[in-house]
Amino acid sequence: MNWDSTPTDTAADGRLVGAAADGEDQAVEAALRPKSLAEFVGQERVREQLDLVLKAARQRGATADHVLLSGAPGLGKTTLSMIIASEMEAPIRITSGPAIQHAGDLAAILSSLQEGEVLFLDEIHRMSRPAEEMLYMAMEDFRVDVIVGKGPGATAIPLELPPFTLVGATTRAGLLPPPLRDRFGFTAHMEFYGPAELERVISRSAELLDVTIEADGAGEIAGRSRGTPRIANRLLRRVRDYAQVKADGIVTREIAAAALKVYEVDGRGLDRLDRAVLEALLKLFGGGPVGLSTLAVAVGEERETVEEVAEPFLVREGLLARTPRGRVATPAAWAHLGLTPPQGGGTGGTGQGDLFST
Ligand SMILES: Nc1ncnc2c1ncn2[C@@H]1O[C@H](COP(=O)(O)OP(=O)(O)OP(=O)(O)O)[C@@H](O)[C@H]1O
Repeated sequence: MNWDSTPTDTAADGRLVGAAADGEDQAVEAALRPKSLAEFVGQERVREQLDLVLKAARQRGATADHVLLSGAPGLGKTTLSMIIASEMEAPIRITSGPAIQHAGDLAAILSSLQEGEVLFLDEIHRMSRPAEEMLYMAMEDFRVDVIVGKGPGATAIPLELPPFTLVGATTRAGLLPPPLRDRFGFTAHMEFYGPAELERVISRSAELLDVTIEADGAGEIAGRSRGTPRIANRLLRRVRDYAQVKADGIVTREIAAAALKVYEVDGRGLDRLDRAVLEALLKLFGGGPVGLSTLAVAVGEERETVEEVAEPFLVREGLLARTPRGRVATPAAWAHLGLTPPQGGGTGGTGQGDLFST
């Protein structure tokens, strides 16, 4: 395997329930990654379709079609790209969109690929436009034009490439220009994992990490993992520490719950920041509507932090809604914090949404 850069989607935000990889994740993830499609937990449809694509290519003795994987960070895009390479018994080269700022960067990578090699391009939506255009031709015709010289004297020298499989990964498939999207033979959207699937991810990782875990213990961690294997594995490591220091090392449901209480991750996977946002919305603003700026001031955070770090999960969980008049809590938010909505439905608000809504 050949790493051109570290494949992370966004900078790690330092939260235990953040989906981007942090330093510790990167160190242990290699050991926890499933090595084959059979070992890869969940995503049944994607797995079945990919299995067909790869088997058919193998039977024809051909290089597999280009594959586009979309989905949130930590759902297994990098893992799947490595599985594609190992199922095709091909080497893999890993790079990312932000690492390819010039077409020349891409030309250098492409021209050094071996026949059949898998090129994993993480955050493909963040590649520069000239590199993207070079990629079109490389994907379709296995050829690139290398421009030599500048201005009127510049000439394009065609360079033949060996057939390769591009595996592109993106958190934002909608941001990809259609000509790029259309050049992938197979596109898979990865969904968040259900609790039973996460339980299997956790039990599997526990075995690899030599941690004794009861089924209830894995279930307790799964429910707090926000549908994301990376978070499940991270929570498992923190629970393991607690079980080792405070108990006999065995992860039971009680131990998992006690450990995650210490780390302020609640039964639904909300952390301190998520709960602070919800509490402010409910207790200070009667459930909203309230403008984002006001809400951010109330919790002592930047607007962007509330909007980009806390809100997406609260919205996904159906606890908060973004409306034209401002942020509004749902009945589920009142129930989750054990509070009673004010008479009249709980979203009457303070009227501040009108002043500050965004
Ligand atoms: N289906 C799965 N079964 C078991 N473990 C998984 C699965 N999906 C992901 N994991 C584990 O979760 C961790 C994160 O996965 P991975 O790095 O592949 O995610 P990603 O989608 O590429 O994230 P990013 O977008 O941040 O690069 C890895 O340790 C991997 O082992």
